[in-house]
Amino acid sequence: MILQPKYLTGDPAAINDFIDRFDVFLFDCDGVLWSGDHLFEGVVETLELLRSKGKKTIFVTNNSSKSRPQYQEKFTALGIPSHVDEIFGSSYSAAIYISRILKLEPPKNKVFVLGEVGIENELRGENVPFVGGTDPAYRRDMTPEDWTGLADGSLLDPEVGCVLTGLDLHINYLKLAHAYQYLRRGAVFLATNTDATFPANHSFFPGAGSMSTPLANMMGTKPVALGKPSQAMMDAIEGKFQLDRARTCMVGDRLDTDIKFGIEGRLGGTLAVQTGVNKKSDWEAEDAAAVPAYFVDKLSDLRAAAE
Ligand SMILES: O=C(O)[C@H](O)[C@H](O)COP(=O)(O)O
Ligand SMILES: [Mg+2]
Repeated sequence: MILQPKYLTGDPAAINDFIDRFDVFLFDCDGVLWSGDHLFEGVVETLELLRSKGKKTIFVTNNSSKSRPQYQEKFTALGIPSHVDEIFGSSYSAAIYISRILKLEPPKNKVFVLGEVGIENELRGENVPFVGGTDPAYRRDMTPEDWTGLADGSLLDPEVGCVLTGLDLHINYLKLAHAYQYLRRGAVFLATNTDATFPANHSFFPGAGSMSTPLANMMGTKPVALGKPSQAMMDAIEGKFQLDRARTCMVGDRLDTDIKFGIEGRLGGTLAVQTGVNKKSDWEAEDAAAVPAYFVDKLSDLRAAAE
């Protein structure tokens, strides 16, 4: 039986009942707390209200452009008190997976990164060697030597055994050509996440999935994605905080990552907000990726709960 999502906006009694059902709230970031660097109104106060009620708040983002400490700097700059241990990014999830699960062995233990500094910093934190990423040597057009050296492999790093893709704001043909040649030679294909779009500035931009999809198209295989909805992240969070999943709620703006993550993680509930990627019409569609248990217009609607 598919339960109808409960709309909470403007219903203080229902909001109070919703909040009382949970001890832990997992918050997605892009599209829930902010759009790019624009913090949504009332977010700080809403988090403060939940914390004043003894609720634990954990931040779970698929955005791989920042490491956990860098995210904490963003939280602080936006006036949101946070602890780095309460922040889980897809870069961290991928770095943990590579270092503790995949356990690449020399001479093929290096990672070729299509992504930003967040991935690099988290790989460093796990002592995982890497090339590519923000290296400026890759921010240029192909030369005749590239065509030759990539084709015969002489330009490739022989120690690369894995390609990891994430949100890369400097994607280009040279980087894709390197990644593809590594994959053709047997490198493991991973992604921090495969979100199709990135909500920013109250609009949408190419998401991390736009960096991995060309490679998936060339290889005819999809990467193992370590962000939401992968349960690798949920297991890491549960392990760290000893979650009671029945008393935990996932709050997100995207059905195919956040809400699916909460449902497949068998959490006590999921709350969708309509300030990011998906809206009510999306989960009412026949082919909805997931259906939330609760929904509001915006996160700050929860402030209607009695203080
Ligand atoms: O393209 C991406 O990487 C994602 O759209 C984006 O960064 C998602 O971040 P989240 O909503 O999980 O905080
Ligand atoms: Mg989001």
